[in-house]
Amino acid sequence: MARKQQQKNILKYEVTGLAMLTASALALGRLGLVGQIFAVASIYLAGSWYFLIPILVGYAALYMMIRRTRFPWDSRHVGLLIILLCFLAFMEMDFYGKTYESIPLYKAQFNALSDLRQYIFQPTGSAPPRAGGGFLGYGVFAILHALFNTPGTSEVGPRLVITAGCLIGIALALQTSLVNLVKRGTGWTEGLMGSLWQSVRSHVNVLFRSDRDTDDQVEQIPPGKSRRKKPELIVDGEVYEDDDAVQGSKAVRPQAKFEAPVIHDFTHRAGPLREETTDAAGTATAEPPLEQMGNQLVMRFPDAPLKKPTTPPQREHAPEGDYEVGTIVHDENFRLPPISLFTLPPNSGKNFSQRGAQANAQKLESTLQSFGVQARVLEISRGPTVTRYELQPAAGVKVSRIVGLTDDIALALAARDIRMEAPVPGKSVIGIEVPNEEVAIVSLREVLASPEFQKTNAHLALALGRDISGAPIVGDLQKMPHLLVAGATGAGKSVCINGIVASIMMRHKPHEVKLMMIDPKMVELSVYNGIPHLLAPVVTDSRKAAFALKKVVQEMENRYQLMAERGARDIGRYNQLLRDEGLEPLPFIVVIVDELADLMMVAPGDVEDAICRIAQMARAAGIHLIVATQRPSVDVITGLIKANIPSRIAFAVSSMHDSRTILDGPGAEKLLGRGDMLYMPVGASKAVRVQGAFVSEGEIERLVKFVKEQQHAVYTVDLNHGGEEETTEDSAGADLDALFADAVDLVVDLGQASASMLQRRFRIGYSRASRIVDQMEQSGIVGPFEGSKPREVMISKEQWLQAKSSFVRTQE
Ligand SMILES: Nc1ncnc2c1ncn2[C@@H]1O[C@H](COP(=O)(O)OP(=O)(O)OP(=O)(O)O)[C@@H](O)[C@H]1O
Repeated sequence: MARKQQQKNILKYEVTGLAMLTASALALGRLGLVGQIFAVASIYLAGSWYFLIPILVGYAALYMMIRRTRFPWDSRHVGLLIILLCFLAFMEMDFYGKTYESIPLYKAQFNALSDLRQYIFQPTGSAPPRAGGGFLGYGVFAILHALFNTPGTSEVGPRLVITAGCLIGIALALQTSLVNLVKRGTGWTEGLMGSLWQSVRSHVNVLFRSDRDTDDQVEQIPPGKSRRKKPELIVDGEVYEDDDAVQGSKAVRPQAKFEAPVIHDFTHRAGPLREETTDAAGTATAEPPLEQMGNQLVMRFPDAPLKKPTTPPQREHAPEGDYEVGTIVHDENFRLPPISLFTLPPNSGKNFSQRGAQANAQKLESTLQSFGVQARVLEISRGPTVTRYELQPAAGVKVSRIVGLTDDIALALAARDIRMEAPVPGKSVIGIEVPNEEVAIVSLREVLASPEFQKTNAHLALALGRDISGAPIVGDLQKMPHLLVAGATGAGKSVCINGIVASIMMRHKPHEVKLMMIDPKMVELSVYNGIPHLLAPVVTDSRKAAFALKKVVQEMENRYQLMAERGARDIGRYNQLLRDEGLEPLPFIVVIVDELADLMMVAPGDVEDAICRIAQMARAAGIHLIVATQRPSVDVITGLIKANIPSRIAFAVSSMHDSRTILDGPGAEKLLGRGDMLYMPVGASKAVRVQGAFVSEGEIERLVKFVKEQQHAVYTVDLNHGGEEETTEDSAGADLDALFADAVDLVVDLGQASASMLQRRFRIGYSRASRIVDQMEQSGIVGPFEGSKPREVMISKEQWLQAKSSFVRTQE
């Protein structure tokens, strides 16, 4: 049916077209009576320019026959019509000024056209009479004359309007900007003629393009542009014609078919964040003093007043060694730090040459071509550190051939080190990452301020940096649930860890997230000593570190027991139950180890054991591990540790072997250092290249000062006695809890012990209750942790009554 209809249409257009063509020919040749009638009609319509009418009718007829469609009144054709009308009006005005003096206009026009008709049909040999623009020209002119003329001004008003109309007609017909038209040529004439020629060509193109093309496609080809375009720069959807793009690539043997790739620039995405800042001098080094920082972007509870410390003062920067142990303080008025503590983003990354990128793309294609590999660069993405050229191999080209040419490509581009990603996840292209001449700093502040971080649902959101497209990368430690950070010295690990800690401190009050920091290098994490988030002072003694990890394991086991008692499967559910009962929920615990290698040297077995136990079980208990090392060798990152820490961040390393140890694949040896990283969260099939967020020591110090001024650290994990040797078992005499004796009375009566039971009975916090249970275990009163079962009571009531006095005396 449809086919039949189509046939009918084709026939209709051809018959109509042929009829119109014949009429045009008859009119032009003034052949016979019919031809003469058409010619006379044309004369009355267009005056001296009567021949234009059959020409235009002929054009329309050809259009219909060839395109097999109705003649469309699109903007180009409307433009042509406007030009025709303006032209005829102008001719009419010219004629009118000289000929019609006192007789009515239409009569003069009629007489003139009659003269013309006579001359054409019976040529007398004299010069043709002037007949103006016919009734079309006369109609337009009469309207303009009535509307825009002031007597005695020689039709200045109508002339102005006709000129404007002509320009509009030209712009529409050529589908181009008049300003560009003038700019493109060296002068008006050249520009105009060039465009006219292109326009004619494109009209011819439109007429004779393949029949299979639809009418819509015809509309999409702008006149003035041939199908093979000259290179354009397309930056995130905006098209710039760039003549220099061609010049810039002159050094390269031009390829016959170079088509300009689309360029994406990360600053387009990062731009608004940078502009939001007003301080032009806001560089990583010039940090504004705290008081001067206006424009605060407080993340939560913005109006809460800043309170003086409420908890008993502790030794600030408490060094390792003895310290008092308390319970977790919940300070309702604690205010989260404002983002203005962080330095404004530096104005880097502006120095990008799109021409250079274009030229590189062309070099890439021609280099591959010289090795007999056909491939095209489709897109270019400029990231903060590297620019990725997305290469599409021609059919039949093996990916391995291109990967094998890595060094040759690096040589051709004079690049330090290039990394290939074959394929780019989610695309059928090979990514070739070439270092930028200038590395743009991604500031922690811009990532913290990004909607991705501010609006994330992640429980423990980490601001990590920006990827190649400029998108902020925000991780969720709860999902990770543990993170391994590795890279050679100076590659950016410490900056990354500082960013992670800062991310946590920006979103969580001290009673919500607790930190345990282990820093045997004694340099990086000491700055955090004294912050209220800490469970214990930063551990710098390697021997104590294993003990600290054991304490975390103990805590984890306690939590499992607590959860089991209430039938909760994880900390989320358990905390909900606690909240329902009006009790304080358990905080998340994040354990940060900065330099695993140092710990593994001292007590490899214990440390590996503890890390693996935490890694395997701690997720449900709300305990997360972040382990960093600069020695990614198999004796440090053992198979067991690796298997249990699924999320990884790799900074630059010196060998592919190291890269494999961290990421199970190559790539990190190609990184450039200074925060350039490969981020592989759990479940990701491939690592993402990210420029890590930069945070300076000064910023961290301001953050630490801000939280310390509000609340002092109250350490809840006792590392005072342990580490050097194994835990001293006779610590019963140490500072037993004031409730110790009462608690033992209770557990002996009940025949079983658990922290949650003590918590409920004595209405004390969880950590105090579990500390009492620990003390009972150390005193031999209760048995060890047994998973979900309550602990067994090891002594009888009589034994306890006998011993009780000595415990109470010790206490006094
Ligand atoms: N994200 C980043 N952006 C810009 N520069 C960075 C970034 N991270 C690190 N750097 C630069 O690299 C230097 C070294 O970084 P960092 O101290 O974090 O290295 P590291 O891997 O911790 O080294 P080490 O193992 O010796 O402690 C920094 O002083 C800084 O100048």
